[in-house]
Amino acid sequence: MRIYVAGHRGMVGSAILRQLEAQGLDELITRSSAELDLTDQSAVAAFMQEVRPDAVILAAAKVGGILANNSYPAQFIYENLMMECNVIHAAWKAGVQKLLQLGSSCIYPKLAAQPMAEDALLTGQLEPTNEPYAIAKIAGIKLCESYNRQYGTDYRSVMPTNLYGPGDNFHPENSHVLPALIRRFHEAVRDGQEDVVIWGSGTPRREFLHVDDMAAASLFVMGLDRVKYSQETQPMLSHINVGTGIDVTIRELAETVARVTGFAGRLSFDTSKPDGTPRKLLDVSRLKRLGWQATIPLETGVKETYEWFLNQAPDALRAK
Ligand SMILES: NC(=O)C1=CN([C@@H]2O[C@H](COP(=O)(O)OP(=O)(O)OC[C@H]3O[C@@H](n4cnc5c(N)ncnc54)[C@H](OP(=O)(O)O)[C@@H]3O)[C@@H](O)[C@H]2O)C=CC1
Ligand SMILES: C[C@H]1O[C@H](OP(=O)(O)OP(=O)(O)OC[C@H]2O[C@@H](n3cnc4c(=O)[nH]c(N)nc43)[C@H](O)[C@@H]2O)[C@@H](O)[C@@H](O)C1=O
Repeated sequence: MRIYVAGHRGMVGSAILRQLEAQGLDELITRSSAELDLTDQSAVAAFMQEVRPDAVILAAAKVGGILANNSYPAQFIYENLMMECNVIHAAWKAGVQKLLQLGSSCIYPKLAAQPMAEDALLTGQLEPTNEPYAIAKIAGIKLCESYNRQYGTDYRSVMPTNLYGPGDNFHPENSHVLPALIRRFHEAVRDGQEDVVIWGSGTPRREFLHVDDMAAASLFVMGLDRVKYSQETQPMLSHINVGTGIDVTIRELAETVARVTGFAGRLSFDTSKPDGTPRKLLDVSRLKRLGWQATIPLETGVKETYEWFLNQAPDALRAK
């Protein structure tokens, strides 16, 4: 099968590429954003007509943590909407039958009952700090559902919880919490600092899934051939949560990262920074019933990611 992996240089895209390459069953097609800007409708249309892949995995997006989302709302909604519309429409025009796109757990209401099941979608107000991004991700789900209903395609959406692992974004301001803390604690140990500042109150709870588990779940959902799309299965397969089903407080996460990096100083909490959603634990029972569950425990994953950071991350990343 000829599979186009959009976003193959990203944390998730590169993990999916690694697993597909290890299987050795498919011809893999990739383009960097410099080679193909997915917000450019005509460029995407021309590419898809020329390449005509058998399947598409859309792991490209404008991605960032709570501060990035809160600082660049126009880019988060525009770029993600454009990438989804361009790739999904051009895939359909080129006769692509199978597509998988990645949404996010932030699509669910800020105060949804926990754990959040797939049918909690559109039942309440979204978290303001990432509402533009969430709206774009909800639009992605509805795009796939609508093309399936009108054109008979088999376009699926997976909703990842917070992800981490090799290839993550460790930017001090724009990254997600786990890579941000790995870098900050690493630098504190390197520079002999006594204190590390954690954003917010430390009380929000988050669920963290290793990117290799996410890649495996993505290929599992993509390969669910035995569950064909139909009016009956559509609601079940509209979007599927992917997570561990276990969450921790941000304070507990910081204590884990301190242990892994060897930091023995003090944690302080900067409550001028936003907490965001108080909790967003996913109900992962639907995917479990379909036959998949996560395998990498958090502390093991954090240790492995820190090793990657120490050995693989570009030197500039570890520069002062
Ligand atoms: N990280 C997380 O915690 C979570 C991520 N997700 C979702 O998972 C998916 C992957 O996220 P993640 O791997 O973390 O993201 P990354 O930021 O690591 O990778 C995103 C990729 O998208 C590509 N991209 C961005 N803009 C464009 C563009 N205009 N044209 C072409 N390519 C573009 C980039 O390509 P290039 O490198 O070539 O510039 C980049 O490699 C996204 O859909 C994200 O919303 C969902 C929940 C949590
Ligand atoms: C995946 C998910 O990711 C985002 O939502 P988020 O989970 O709120 O994002 P986050 O990982 O940035 O923060 C989680 C919690 O952690 C606290 N926190 C402490 N210290 C740091 C810190 O140093 N950096 C960051 N980023 N957060 C910190 C922070 O205050 C918050 O309480 C959106 O992209 C959303 O759209 C989405 O999809």
